[in-house]
Amino acid sequence: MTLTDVLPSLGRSLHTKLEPDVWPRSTSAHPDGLRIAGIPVGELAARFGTPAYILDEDEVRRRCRAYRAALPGFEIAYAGKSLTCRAVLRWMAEEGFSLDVCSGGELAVARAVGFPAERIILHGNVKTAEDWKAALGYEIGRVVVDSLDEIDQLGSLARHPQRVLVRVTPGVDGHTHKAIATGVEDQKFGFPLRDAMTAVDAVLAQPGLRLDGLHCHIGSQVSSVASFELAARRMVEFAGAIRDRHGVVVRSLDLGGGHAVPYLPGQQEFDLTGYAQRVRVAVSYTASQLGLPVPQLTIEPGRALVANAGVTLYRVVTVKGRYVAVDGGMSDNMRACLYDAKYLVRLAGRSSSAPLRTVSVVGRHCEAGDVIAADIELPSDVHAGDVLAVPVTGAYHHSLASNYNQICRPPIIGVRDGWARPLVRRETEEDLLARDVG
Ligand SMILES: Cc1ncc(COP(=O)(O)O)c(C=O)c1O
Ligand SMILES: N[C@@H](CCCC[NH3+])C(=O)O
Repeated sequence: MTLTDVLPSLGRSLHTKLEPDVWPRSTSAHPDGLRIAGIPVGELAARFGTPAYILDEDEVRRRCRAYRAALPGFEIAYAGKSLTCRAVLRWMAEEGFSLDVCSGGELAVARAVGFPAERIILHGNVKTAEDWKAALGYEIGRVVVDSLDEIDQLGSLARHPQRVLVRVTPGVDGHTHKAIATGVEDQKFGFPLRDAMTAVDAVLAQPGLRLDGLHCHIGSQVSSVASFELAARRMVEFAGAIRDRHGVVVRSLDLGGGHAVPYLPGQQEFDLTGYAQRVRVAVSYTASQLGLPVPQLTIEPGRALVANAGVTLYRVVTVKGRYVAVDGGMSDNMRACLYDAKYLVRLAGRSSSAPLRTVSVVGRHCEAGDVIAADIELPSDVHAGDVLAVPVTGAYHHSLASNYNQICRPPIIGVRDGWARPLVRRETEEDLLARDVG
């Protein structure tokens, strides 16, 4: 057998086989291309246009249920910053989750679907007058306080005793990208342990506030369970110091989110079972050493619930040398630029038996850095009009999207069981012009 006899069959087997771990479970590869939730990707692209964010509802719910099963007794608050739209918040409410919001805007969407107010937690290092108005107007359950100024502001605004958590920076390195590492000291979030008692003193001195607990979030895309464990231990020790100083028992401990997901085949899934066991043991052991009751535990995953349920579809517009240029780019995927994040790209609207070649998939924006994936392999016959798919785009893609170059942001298309429907419609030039009132 010659090499040319082997290559086509090698190519075919590669393109009808799906890379493990990164696609929604409902994705399958066929000679006529990929299907998600039973729907051919080519059909989705033709019906809804490209670029488009596809979101698999069953995959989101499956992940929610996996969290629920792995962490009985934990309160699970979905971090809305990863992806907020009415449908997703409705699913989270139906799954019995709480919700972490960090602006009046995220809260407005929660309110629009009647998300139970007592299950909402407000975050952020800056809470504006509008944010306070929205939060107090909806009577949300808890506020995570992040500065002495805002303890004063909230204390004077709250009409009923407002439950608060004090955000502590536990001095733990989550070993993640610098831009999303929030557990280390000397940064804008939270109170470092050495100052956190001042914040607790300030909260307890405000009659309008009730100290409900402590919060920490060591970073995002963190895979080290040991870092979460260390943070949990330090937080309980700090609860012990509060009891010693004030005689006040901290009832709840919110350990934040940040659980890593695989973006590329072969990357490890987060060890959720190990996390559950080690965090639970660390908290109960440290609490018993200090003679404290075990606090109610809350976690705030965002990415881990939605990232792998999302796939972005693009259409190839031109192929120039080794550059495959598509109809989207950094306006719908900021992560490649911000964190040098790596993505898998796959020919999805058909299969190909052509040999692979090394290309860079680039966007349409006026920046040389607008690269979705550099030096990856695609079939050598990829041409204008082909549909490409990029998995693991459910989190921090729609929420980070921009209108750079006055490009309209893509829709979110929900898929389930052979059905597809827009959850967020495509932005139009009329939408853009409607805001431009000059
Ligand atoms: C306070 C807080 N909670 C939860 C999250 C969610 O993080 P992730 O989406 O990585 O789980 C973030 C973002 O990093 C955050 O800042
Ligand atoms: N935008 C970041 C995560 C931000 C985490 C929010 N605190 C990412 O895509 O990785």
